Amino acid sequence: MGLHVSSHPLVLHKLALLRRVESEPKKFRELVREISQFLVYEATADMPLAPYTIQTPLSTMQGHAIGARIGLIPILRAGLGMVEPVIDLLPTAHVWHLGLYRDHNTLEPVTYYNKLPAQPDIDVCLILDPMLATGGSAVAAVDILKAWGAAKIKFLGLIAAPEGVERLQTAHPDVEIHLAALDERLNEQGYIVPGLGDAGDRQFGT
Ligand SMILES: O=P(O)(O)OC[C@H]1O[C@H](OP(=O)(O)OP(=O)(O)O)[C@H](O)[C@@H]1O
Ligand SMILES: O=c1cc[nH]c(=O)[nH]1
Ligand SMILES: [Mg+2]
Repeated sequence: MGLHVSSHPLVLHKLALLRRVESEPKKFRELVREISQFLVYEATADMPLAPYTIQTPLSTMQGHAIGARIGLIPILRAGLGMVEPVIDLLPTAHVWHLGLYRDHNTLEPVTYYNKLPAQPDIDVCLILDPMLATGGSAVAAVDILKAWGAAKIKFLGLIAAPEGVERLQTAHPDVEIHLAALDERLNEQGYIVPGLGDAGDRQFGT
């Protein structure tokens, strides 16, 4: 429960291109953009609506606006590539960056950037991070957001390992997880297999 893995043909088509070792950073970033838009479309299907009156060229009618204040929480670095495509669709969203990296030896997350304001000023937090591997980074991000006072949190990722999904669901069963794919496993170095390699390196050419 609370786990949504997209089965949309466009997502599967683009995900295959994203994974391919031949996809260079420019192509990779473009595919991250496209898949992120499909994911946020699916992840916002239950957003509350606020009705209001609009005028068409012919008459007045009741229109609808998204009725929730949405916060985007990209996890640096790799989550950066998901911000622009998502905020293009949700232009009033606030963006609060969190800097986390995985220690290469312990695979545990290290927080290096957090400038959340004193009080949460949003109703729904969408965490943006392409990879959910051991789940350490996602759990740390949700811990930070809950300590801040965030009420509703969703995680949007491109690819996850079963180990990461289980860790996040065990620690935070209330957090919905939206993915483009759930892969087979983690390898000994904590990389998702078959995965796509290092999502930060592939976006930024490092
Ligand atoms: O589920 P976990 O085992 O915590 O791994 C997932 C994390 O690893 C990657 O970040 P990374 O540490 O490579 O940092 P980067 O984005 O700066 O490259 C990824 O973007 C996640 O944040
Ligand atoms: O496979 C993985 C695991 C963690 N982070 C990545 O970028 N890729
Ligand atoms: Mg990385």
